[in-house]
Amino acid sequence: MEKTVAVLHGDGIGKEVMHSALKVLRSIGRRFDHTFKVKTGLIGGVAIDEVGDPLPRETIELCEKCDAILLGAVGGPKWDQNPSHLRPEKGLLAIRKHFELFANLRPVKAVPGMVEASPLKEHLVRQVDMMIVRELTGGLYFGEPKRKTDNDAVDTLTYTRKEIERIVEKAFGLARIRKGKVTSVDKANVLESSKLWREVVEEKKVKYPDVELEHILVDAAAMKLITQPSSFDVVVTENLFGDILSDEASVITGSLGMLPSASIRSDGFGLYEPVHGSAPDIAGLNIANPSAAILSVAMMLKYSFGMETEAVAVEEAVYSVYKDGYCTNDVKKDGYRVLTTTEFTEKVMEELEREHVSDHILSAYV
Ligand SMILES: NC(=O)c1ccc[n+]([C@@H]2O[C@H](COP(=O)([O-])OP(=O)(O)OC[C@H]3O[C@@H](n4cnc5c(N)ncnc54)[C@H](O)[C@@H]3O)[C@@H](O)[C@H]2O)c1
Ligand SMILES: CC(C)[C@H](C(=O)O)[C@@H](O)C(=O)O
Ligand SMILES: [Mg+2]
Repeated sequence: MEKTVAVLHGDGIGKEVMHSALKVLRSIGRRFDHTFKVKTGLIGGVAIDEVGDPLPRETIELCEKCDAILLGAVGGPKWDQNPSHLRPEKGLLAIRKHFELFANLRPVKAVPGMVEASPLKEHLVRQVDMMIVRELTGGLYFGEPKRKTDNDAVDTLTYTRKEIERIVEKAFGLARIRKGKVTSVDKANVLESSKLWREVVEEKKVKYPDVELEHILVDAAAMKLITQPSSFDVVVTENLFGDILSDEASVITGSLGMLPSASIRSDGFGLYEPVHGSAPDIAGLNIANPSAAILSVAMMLKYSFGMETEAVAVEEAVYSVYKDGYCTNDVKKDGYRVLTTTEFTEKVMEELEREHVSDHILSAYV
């Protein structure tokens, strides 16, 4: 198969982990005989510096011609004092909105052999396998009016019924092919938008009698995510709650560097990026954990290209590196060898090549 991927490195460790992701994509191409063409574009701080726009028109046009988008991360202290329209984050929000990538899937899984990397007790995290389904193109991020003066500031939390319906449908659909449970997170004891959210969830539930549903208020959800993380399957929530809860959930795996994500449109077109940011504190040191970016490639293979076997191969290769006793600095633990970003990536590629060799041996005997 031939696919063209728009690659937007962005800023800070975004660039470093993207190199890892692309190396792994090339390995997959070699092993499974696919051609992945890569077209690079600018986004974020680097785009502001080069062309004065966090999401240049050329980047949108480039992405429109591709089969999927891979993104590193945007942002950094250099641009923190810029006016809102010239912030790197504006580029990220604009690309999500432009392509109507309303469904942000953020899987959180205990990695075999790595449960001790979590600061939480091992018995709490061992069985964790949840999917946070974050609404990505509505809510406080995009609601109007939005303004700031010296004396007041306004952000607006608005949701239409249609916006809630499509994300809730996505969550129920996923629960049906996973463990059959949806947890809807809201603040229906205070927020009008959450009251509508809860009503829509209840209405949609009727179509999914086989799926268990629970509602939980966001403050209690933040607590339960840490005390009973394995009780969750699919967690569906609005934009800002999902942003906060997914960083919290990364603690279960030991690091933000472990969490990939997929942001998907109704027709399957998607943008794939780690949950983490540009990590200015470790940028340029070649110590970032590339797992999130590499696993985002796996999500792209599965969700946009229908390459399920290839996606599993990537996931297994990453897990094998951990199982073999290697890790990066953010998830270091006793008895493990800490690798640089580049070294860790090479190990993942070796795993993919090793499985490649065994495929050939197998086919020679069959
Ligand atoms: N999707 C995105 O592009 C995205 C997401 C979040 C934050 N940001 C931006 O990134 C910048 C920095 O934000 P922040 O510091 O709050 O969040 P961050 O996610 O960049 O970093 C938070 C902490 O996690 C660590 N970390 C993150 N990814 C890691 C990895 N792969 N390996 C090892 N450690 C990792 C960092 O070193 C840091 O200590 C800000 O400008 C923010 O707006 C961008
Ligand atoms: C950088 C920022 C705009 C972004 C968000 O809030 O959505 C990030 O935190 C994320 O989780 O992707
Ligand atoms: Mg975030």
